[in-house]
Amino acid sequence: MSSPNSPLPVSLPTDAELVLKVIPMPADTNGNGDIFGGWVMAQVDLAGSVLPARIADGRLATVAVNEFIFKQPVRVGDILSLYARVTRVGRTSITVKVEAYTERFRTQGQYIKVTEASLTYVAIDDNGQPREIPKR
Ligand SMILES: CC(=O)SCCNC(=O)CCNC(=O)[C@H](O)C(C)(C)COP(=O)(O)OP(=O)(O)OC[C@H]1O[C@@H](n2cnc3c(N)ncnc32)[C@H](O)[C@@H]1OP(=O)(O)O
Repeated sequence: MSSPNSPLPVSLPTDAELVLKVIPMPADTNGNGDIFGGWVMAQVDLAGSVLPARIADGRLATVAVNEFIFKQPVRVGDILSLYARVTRVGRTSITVKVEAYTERFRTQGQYIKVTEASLTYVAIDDNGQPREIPKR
């Protein structure tokens, strides 16, 4: 049920790919009873790696979280949908924008944007050193 202070539902992005859906559990909460920011960051890091893994064709490491915005809290029982879009492919690195939308437990089908982030991943070789992104 939405309250007068609830953010308005938004449309899902059409220029990004759904790369992960996940439901937080009570063990993922902080002292406020909302979902712990570190848990959200871990999901965003995983979601952000999906498209670079496809392009890099091998091991990756997260080198930078360029931006991370927590717009709204995530709650136990929400369904979190993470969308990703590649914004830059460099010589050895790939930068991705990730947006997370939640469906509240009692208002499924209505999406609220909770988080957006930009992360950079580096393709690495067996020794953990940067390697060139394969040409397509
Ligand atoms: C599996 C995981 O994700 S583990 C999560 C935690 N991540 C890690 O443990 C990774 C630890 N870091 C590392 O091992 C190293 O920093 C590496 C291998 C990722 C990169 O090695 P470096 O010697 O720093 O690489 P280098 O300086 O050559 O930069 C490599 C690329 O990263 C980019 N890069 C480096 N630092 C940054 C930064 N702060 N922000 C954005 N891009 C960056 C560079 O621009 C370059 O991209 P390009 O080749 O496309 O132009």
